[in-house]
Amino acid sequence: MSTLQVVGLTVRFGGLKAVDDVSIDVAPAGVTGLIGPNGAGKTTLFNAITGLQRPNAGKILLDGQDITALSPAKRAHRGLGRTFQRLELFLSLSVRDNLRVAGDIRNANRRGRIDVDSECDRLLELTGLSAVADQDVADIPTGQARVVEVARALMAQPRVLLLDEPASGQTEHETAAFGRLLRRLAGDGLTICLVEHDLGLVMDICSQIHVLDYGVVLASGTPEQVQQDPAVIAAYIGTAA
Ligand SMILES: Nc1ncnc2c1ncn2[C@@H]1O[C@H](COP(=O)(O)OP(=O)(O)OP(=O)(O)O)[C@@H](O)[C@H]1O
Repeated sequence: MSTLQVVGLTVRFGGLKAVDDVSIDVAPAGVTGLIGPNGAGKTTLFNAITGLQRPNAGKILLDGQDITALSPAKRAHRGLGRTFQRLELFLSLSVRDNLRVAGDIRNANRRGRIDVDSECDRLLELTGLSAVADQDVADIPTGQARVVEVARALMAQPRVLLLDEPASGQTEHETAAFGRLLRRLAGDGLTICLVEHDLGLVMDICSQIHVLDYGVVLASGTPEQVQQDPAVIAAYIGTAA
């Protein structure tokens, strides 16, 4: 069974259908890609999945249970985590303190406390951030700040993590390391849904990809399948033109 299922989801802004009858599945313990040209509806879909945007129609199932009516906080308690396209970090706090705040919030809101300090240490090590742990986020490069966002999201111990353009601002070297990190997290059982414009990264680490364009699903399949799909090729060439 898919960990996350979106069924017939529609989000309208006035006359615009930003998400138009979208149905997608996100398989457990792997990386599923969500790609498409600018304005295709990817962020709106993430917002609807996490509860920041109320859909006009359709439903969202987490482990088979309908979460469409739940608040963003309740969805988070059920294991749904996300990062944002525009970084949402505390710039004047250190990398470690950004993680610590997330751990404290998690402990305040959910049963079963975690040891915040040891979990910070574990995640800083896992994500390769130990060397910058005591620097303010404002003083580290954007590419590394993207990793801090992921580490901070992991402090809430999500089972499903939605990543919105996490590699933007990263160098090629940083993106390669980031790809390895996502593979490792998926290997450890995390379900990841990745919105990303770096198609090299997407094709490299995703087992399934859904392609959106003008709010509709153009294609779904393996990286090989979607790369050969004429509708996908046309949408991307249309974008580049
Ligand atoms: N709050 C809003 N009010 C009105 N229109 C919106 C709103 N949010 C998004 N849109 C429109 O909905 C469409 C989908 O936008 P969305 O940001 O979801 O696309 P996207 O695929 O994430 O794009 P990008 O890759 O550029 O981030 C766009 O036409 C956008 O202008």
